[in-house]
Parts: sequence; structure tokens; C-alpha cells
Amino acid sequence: MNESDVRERLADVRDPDLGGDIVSLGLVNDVEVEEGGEGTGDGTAGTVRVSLALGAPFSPTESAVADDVREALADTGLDVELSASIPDDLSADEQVLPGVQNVIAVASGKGGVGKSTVAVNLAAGLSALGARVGLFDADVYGPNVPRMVSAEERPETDGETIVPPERFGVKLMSMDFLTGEDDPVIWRGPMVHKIITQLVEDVEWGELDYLVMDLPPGTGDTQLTILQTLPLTGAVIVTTPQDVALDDAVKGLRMFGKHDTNVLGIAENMAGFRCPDCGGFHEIFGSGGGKALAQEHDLPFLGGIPLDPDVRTGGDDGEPVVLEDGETADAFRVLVENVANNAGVVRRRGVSEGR
Ligand SMILES: Nc1ncnc2c1ncn2[C@@H]1O[C@H](COP(=O)(O)OP(=O)(O)OP(=O)(O)O)[C@@H](O)[C@H]1O
Repeated sequence: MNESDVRERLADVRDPDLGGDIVSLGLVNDVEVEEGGEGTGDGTAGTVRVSLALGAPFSPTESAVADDVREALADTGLDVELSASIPDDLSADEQVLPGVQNVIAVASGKGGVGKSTVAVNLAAGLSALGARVGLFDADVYGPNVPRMVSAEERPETDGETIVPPERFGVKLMSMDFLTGEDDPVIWRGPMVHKIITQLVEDVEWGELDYLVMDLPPGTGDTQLTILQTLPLTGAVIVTTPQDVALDDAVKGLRMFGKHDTNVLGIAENMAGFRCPDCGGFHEIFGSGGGKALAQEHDLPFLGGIPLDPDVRTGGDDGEPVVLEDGETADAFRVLVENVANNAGVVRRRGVSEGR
């Protein structure tokens, strides 16, 4: 079995989203076969090392592709060693956040729709899948991260670098940690730019699979600065089924469109209420708006999160609901998986189209 035999077998593995096999799509970076058996005396047929251009660690789709690759090589008798990396055009020095694979922004057109709630549960849910995750709370108007850590757990700094505190395996940072008591209302573009730069240069994120950014609501300076400064994989737009929230979501979509930012999809929050007393399901803010918005703009619908008192108490106590059991937690898990899958589509499409 040589390298071209291996590639021939890999040509049977399909990418379920891009519609083609992983070899033709350019998703096989490298194949190496090391003969074993006689001669080497290790008693095996050898090892095959395959490097795949996969970019969304722990996403169900990419995990399935990796399983298919193993299966395609299963009867060769070779030990299969897989690795995943998306080759980068820029050197580590030129990259803004060299250790971070995916930056995912969570945005909304207006406040109070549950954007921060989605960001926190997305980060915790990705971490629960096994990924290395950071959460940056850039929502100066309603920071949520400080609530998740006690005062003693504030970031440590030696004057040069900032070490983010961790909860449920997620590294946490907040604009609030950096600015202290300053009144965010007086912030202007240059100030925001300075802080974002500080985030990029001074925080020790280490190696991360996903950095989730909780953007402030709306389409102002901070959002634009972040879009211009950071290499986003894509954005998640949070809305409620109400018409007015949907109008605002469209404004958000336009902003991302202008900056060539991928939209990973639309999440609909407060989509119905399961009454704990009568057991009935009530659609308090209407229904289907998020899905219709997604369809209209030809974007993925990521899922609906019900109105559930546990979401709020979880938020207040800093314990994301996604880590619990139940209907709402399941809804969040679907959302987390869809976001990861769609991040993978963006990354693999980039490789495939960039060849
Ligand atoms: N699905 C839900 N069920 C019940 N309560 C929710 C749900 N989603 C959010 N909430 C609650 O609604 C309030 C607003 O949510 P959140 O802070 O996430 O909104 P936001 O869009 O980030 O607003 P802002 O950016 O203005 O801070 C919080 O108290 C939160 O706990």
C-alpha cells in the first residue's frame, strides 16, 4: 500500500456539505505511509499518517468525516494516525491571534434578545464537546462574564500579559476587566480600538479551537472595530420571533455583509414557553420568525431556544443551562453543534475554493 493507493481510498470519503470527495476538494493535506512488518520487526503492516484540512474541532460533521477516513483505511492493516490543520498563508507573526483557530462573534440587532446568554452557552457547550474554548465579553453595555467569576478570580497580570480566569474549561475575558469603573457610554472608536488591540496582544489565550466573542448589541463602533481587527470565522445572529427584533437582525446582517463576514446562521431565542404548571407550549412572541428570516436571506437556521426560567437563573448564577439535562439544554446542544458544523463549512470551503 503506497500513498497513491491511500489517496484512492480517501476519494471514496465525501464531504457532506461541500458535495464532493475530500481528495478532489483539496481537503487532504498530506499522506505518509511508513512500512512496518518484516524488516522493522514490529509485527504490523505499518502506519499511515493522514493530514486533513479540517477546521472545526469536535464538530459532529468533521468528526464523522474523520471516522469515514478511518473506515476507508480499516482493512489495510495499517495503523491510522489522523491530524487536522488548515494551512495558513500568513506566518505566525503576521496573524492576529495565531493560537486561535476560530473566532465566532455572537451578535444581535438590539439588546435584550439573549445574545449574551447564547454566547455563554455556546462557549460552555463547545467546551463540553471537548474543544479548547475562550469567551470574550465585548459587550460593554451589559457585560456578563464578570458575573461568572468571583472577585478573587479576576485575571492575573504581571503588568505585561493578562492570564484569563477559567470556568467550566472556558477561558474568560471581559472588557469590564480591562476598563474597571470607566463609563462605557463615553467610549469612542479609538478607545475601543485600543482595548481590542490589547485583547489581541496581551491576553494569554494559548491554543484555542474556538474564541467566542459576545458583541455589544447593535451596529456601532465596537462591532465595526472587531470586524476590522479580528479574523472572524463567522457570526451568529441572535433574534427573538418578534417582528421588531427581526428588523434589527436584518440591520446586523447588512453590517456583516458589508465586511465580508460569514454569517454562520440565525438563532431564535425565546421561541415559545413550556408551562411548568399546565405542560402546554405557548408561543408568547409568535413563532417561526427566525426560520423565515434565515430562509429569506438564504442562511442556516441554527435552532430555537425556548423561554425557560432556568436560562435566567443559570445566567444569574453563572451556570450555563447547556451543561444541565432537559429540553432547553438539548435545544442549546443542537445550536452548539450547528454552529460548530457551520464553522467547519466556512473553513473547508475556504480551503477548497482557495486552491
Ligand atoms: N431563553 C430564555 N429564557 C429565559 N430567560 C432568558 C432567555 N434568554 C435570555 N434570558 C434572560 O433575558 C435577559 C437578557 O438576556 P441577555 O443578557 O442574554 O440579552 P442580551 O441580548 O445579551 O442583552 P444585552 O446585550 O443588552 O446585555 C437575561 O436576564 C437572561 O437571563
